[in-house]
Amino acid sequence: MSAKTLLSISGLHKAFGGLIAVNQMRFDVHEGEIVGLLGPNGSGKTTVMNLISGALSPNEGKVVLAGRDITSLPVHAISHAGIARTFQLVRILHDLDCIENIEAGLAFRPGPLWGDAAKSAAITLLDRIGLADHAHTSAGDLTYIDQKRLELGRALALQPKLLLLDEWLAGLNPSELQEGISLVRKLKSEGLTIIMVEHVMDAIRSLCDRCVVMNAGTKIADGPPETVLSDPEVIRAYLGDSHA
Ligand SMILES: Nc1ncnc2c1ncn2[C@@H]1O[C@H](COP(=O)(O)OP(=O)(O)OP(=O)(O)O)[C@@H](O)[C@H]1O
Repeated sequence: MSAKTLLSISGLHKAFGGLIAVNQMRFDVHEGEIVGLLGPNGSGKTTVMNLISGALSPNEGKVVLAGRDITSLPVHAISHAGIARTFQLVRILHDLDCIENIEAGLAFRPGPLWGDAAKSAAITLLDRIGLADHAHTSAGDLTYIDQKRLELGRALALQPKLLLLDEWLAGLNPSELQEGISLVRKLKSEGLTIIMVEHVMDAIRSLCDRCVVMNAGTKIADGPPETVLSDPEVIRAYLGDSHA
């Protein structure tokens, strides 16, 4: 692959007491790629996302973004370095409207925006994520998919190089799922690099350039979705021995 490496993780190890949640994980993400991080429940995916975003520090190993070692930097420094994320449980400011939610994000990016500049950037961003008609709607009054869009907008307000989506498509009905997939595809077409933890196989197949699969903290596969999803070791990890 000729694209430049944006993120490189190597030898990443995280234990919680006696439980090894992430065991010598390593993978690269190239600029402009969507990489799916897959694996059965409890395999360590969210812990990897937390180690990349700085919510947790590894016991060993390195996280390198665009050639810079960002391992164990505090969350705000990693965010300034160019990584933003969404969470399994949507995090938005329910009592504020959509513009205010985005403005709160814009205040935390490198080169923060305030006042009229923030308002105008917020309106542009709401349009980009399909919320132009809800600028003055309270976040708490939005439908579930629109709350997800707004959380994504708050992450994009930080102008990330790398976006981490943690089950961003979970819980959507079939038509919302297609809308969500289209939005992620649009972000990729704009040049954003994305790691997505996802269980929705249609989304993985249609969006991911590559999938990294974990089982019990360890990487068991890394390759194009069609190859990885038919790998007997991956099928065994998800479904048990009888299906492999
Ligand atoms: N803060 C923590 N303290 C103790 N154990 C933890 C902590 N966070 C995660 N774990 C454990 O580490 C293992 C990996 O958890 P993790 O949430 O990373 O898995 P996951 O693949 O994201 O799972 P899911 O698909 O269910 O979200 C699990 O056994 C989990 O119980």
